[in-house]
Amino acid sequence: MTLAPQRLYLASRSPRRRELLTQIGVHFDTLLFRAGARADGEVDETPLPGEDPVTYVQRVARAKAEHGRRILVWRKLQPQVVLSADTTVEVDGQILGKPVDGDDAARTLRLLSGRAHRVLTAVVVATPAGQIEAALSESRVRFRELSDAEIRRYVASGEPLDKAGSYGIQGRAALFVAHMEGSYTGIMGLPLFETGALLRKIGFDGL
Ligand SMILES: Cc1cn([C@H]2C[C@H](O)[C@@H](COP(=O)(O)OP(=O)(O)OP(=O)(O)O)O2)c(=O)[nH]c1=O
Repeated sequence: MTLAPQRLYLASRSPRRRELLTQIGVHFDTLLFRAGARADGEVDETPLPGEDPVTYVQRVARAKAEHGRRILVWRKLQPQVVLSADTTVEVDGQILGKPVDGDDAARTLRLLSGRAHRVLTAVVVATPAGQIEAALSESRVRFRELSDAEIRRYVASGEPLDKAGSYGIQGRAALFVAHMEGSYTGIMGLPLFETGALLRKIGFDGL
């Protein structure tokens, strides 16, 4: 008799995270948070005053996993491993999350133009027994100089709007990235190497 591979719950509404998890052959169901506010114990993604970016990204990723576990209980779903992540961009100690609108995206892109920034992604796995493990992926990305016209066109494409730092390396912003070091999948929102290591650590047998 062959046993079905173990599944997990991905606590995320990010299409990139779904794609990336599919890439490594993990079987999962998506725990869809409501768009916009995460009602019912929502995860507040506002940085705390003076919070440094590493602490921030780890706190939010963990809060998403904990929220995911609560959803399992509320919906009376079968206990399973919950996986969550959070991505943020940092420049000069400033946390750059998703833009609030097109003007905000254009401002962020002007700030990133012609220089390097950091992309941090924290991943968290939580087991039904309450074990919680976390990993951090840190990458450095350097943009070439961007012209105002280019920034305008990019913002008009709509691509920046749901992305930390107002860009997607996997999309048109590939044209901006002069250099990167770290984890390409981490920049996209789910560092696969670190995710695999976490899943092995908790004994997940669906890899
Ligand atoms: C820098 C960068 C970010 N991003 C995305 C990844 C994340 O989806 C998003 C950062 O927002 P997050 O708050 O990390 O995630 P999310 O709100 O999209 O999804 P979740 O439901 O899991 O909270 O930015 C890219 O897709 N490409 C990039 O190059």
